[in-house]
Amino acid sequence: MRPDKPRDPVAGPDAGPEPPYPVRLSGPVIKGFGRGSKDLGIPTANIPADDLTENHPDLTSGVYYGVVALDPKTLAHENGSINGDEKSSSATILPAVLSIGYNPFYKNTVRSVEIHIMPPLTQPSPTAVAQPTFNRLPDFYGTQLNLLILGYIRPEYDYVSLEALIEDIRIDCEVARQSLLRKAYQQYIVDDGNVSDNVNEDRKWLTTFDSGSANISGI
Ligand SMILES: Cc1cc2nc3c(=O)[nH]c(=O)nc-3n(C[C@H](O)[C@H](O)[C@H](O)COP(=O)(O)O)c2cc1C
Ligand SMILES: Nc1ncnc2c1ncn2[C@@H]1O[C@H](COP(=O)(O)OP(=O)(O)O)[C@@H](O)[C@H]1O
Ligand SMILES: [Mg+2]
Repeated sequence: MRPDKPRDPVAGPDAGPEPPYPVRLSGPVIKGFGRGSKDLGIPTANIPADDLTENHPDLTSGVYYGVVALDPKTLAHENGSINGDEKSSSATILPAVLSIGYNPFYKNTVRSVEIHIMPPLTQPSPTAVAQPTFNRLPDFYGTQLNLLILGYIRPEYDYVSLEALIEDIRIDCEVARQSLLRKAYQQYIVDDGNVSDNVNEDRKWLTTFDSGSANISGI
């Protein structure tokens, strides 16, 4: 059960991700149990756990923050707005908060990787208030998703109620946002012209999809 104590406003070192982060995960967006939107009002894009199992077997279950990009080639035409300009073929890097594990509140028997994509950091946060609204985009099932995990927030817990789970995820969104707003993390989203080779490589990886070339556009 969740410990009854206040949450830290940020997670991870201010100087930037420390090993094993950044962790790269990819996969097509698949169907989950259909609870994210329906029960919680918080959509999560689920990707298969295979990449995690094969390439990062030691990554513990829990809640993490990071950045994502969606393949513009496989986004349905009407969903072009996710990547900004409808006609654009470039992928936008967006902030994200995610859960890896068995969702103890629901007692799942299979491990899931679920990503909630947040609005650009330049927009006001819809979860900074007691009555939050969570970011909702047009559905993008089947789209290839690249995820760069930049830090760990907390373990997964069971909760006394659905409301308590939703409130903790609301706080996760705020912790992720505040963590990503730090200079060393923001450069994964926006190229300020001063990024290191490593960050540049990660940004390139994020926005490159199978046959495509790197197309980076900031937010
Ligand atoms: C940031 C974040 C934190 C979460 N933390 C927990 C948690 O501590 N315990 C839990 O049981 N589920 C947690 N979840 C998972 C939700 O229960 C999950 O999103 C929901 O069951 C939807 O699943 P679905 O995609 O299969 O529909 C979290 C989800 C997110 C996005
Ligand atoms: N902000 C968002 N973050 C993640 N997925 C979103 C978002 N907005 C809309 N979606 C869509 O909603 C779907 C997830 O909804 P959810 O209720 O969790 O269903 P499922 O159980 O199938 O994962 C995603 O696969 C995606 O197509
Ligand atoms: Mg989901």
